Amino acid sequence: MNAADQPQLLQKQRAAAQALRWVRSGMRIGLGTGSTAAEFITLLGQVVQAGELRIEAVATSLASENLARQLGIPLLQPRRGLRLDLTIDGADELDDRLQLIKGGGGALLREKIVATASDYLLIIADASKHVTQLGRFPLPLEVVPFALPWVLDAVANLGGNPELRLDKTNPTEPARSDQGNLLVDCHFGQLPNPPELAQQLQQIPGVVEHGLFLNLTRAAIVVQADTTLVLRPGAAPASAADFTDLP
Ligand SMILES: O=C[C@H](O)[C@H](O)[C@H](O)COP(=O)(O)O
Repeated sequence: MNAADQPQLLQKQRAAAQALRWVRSGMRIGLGTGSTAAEFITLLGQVVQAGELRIEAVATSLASENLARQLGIPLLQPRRGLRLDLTIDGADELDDRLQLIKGGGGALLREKIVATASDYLLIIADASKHVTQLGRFPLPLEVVPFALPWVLDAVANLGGNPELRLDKTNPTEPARSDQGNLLVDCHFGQLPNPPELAQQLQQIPGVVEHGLFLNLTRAAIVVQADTTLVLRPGAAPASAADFTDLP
């Protein structure tokens, strides 16, 4: 890790530690994906192993599932009637209204499924993720392979400058989601109207899911250099120190 990444890693760890304070025994927990969520899963695994918390969890990716399994976190599979009490996940960007861009790690579909099956979505993030307006981070789409050329045309018509994501370890091949689908990163620039864009993207056949998470997040923990803030839609930012339970 390069030295410049270290404060960011510490912020992720602080956000994860704060989120863990709000987990109670008996909860069913959704486990997010990505480096921030991995910090949370690691801490959760430690307290589960120590017998301090008794929880069950659903993972939003094979990577998070593997990590949770290694740490001895009891895992559930989706089933009829199953609701989760709390999902804790990272984000690529969040604004003050808790609109999110997610999917930088390719897990947007399962993340949205699990968030929707949860009573409470809590986002944990370092300061770099908090923006005034979404759009600096390219918006990911999960796309059925057969539909790719036409999805690229449709996104280009919307002004999204689409780019097929390539596999990090083998860049001659496209990246694949856990479902075997393709990932397309869309460069729209600033997004003044995320709900309208979400609607337009949903209408493109072959787009399985887009990375805009709107009206799903109940709270976010955003860690800055010396303060940990809790953001909630329609409420003033508050210090995390003011809360002993889910806000
Ligand atoms: O697909 C990945 C997820 O949406 C992640 O939660 C998101 O990319 C943030 O990841 P990280 O915590 O590594 O920045």
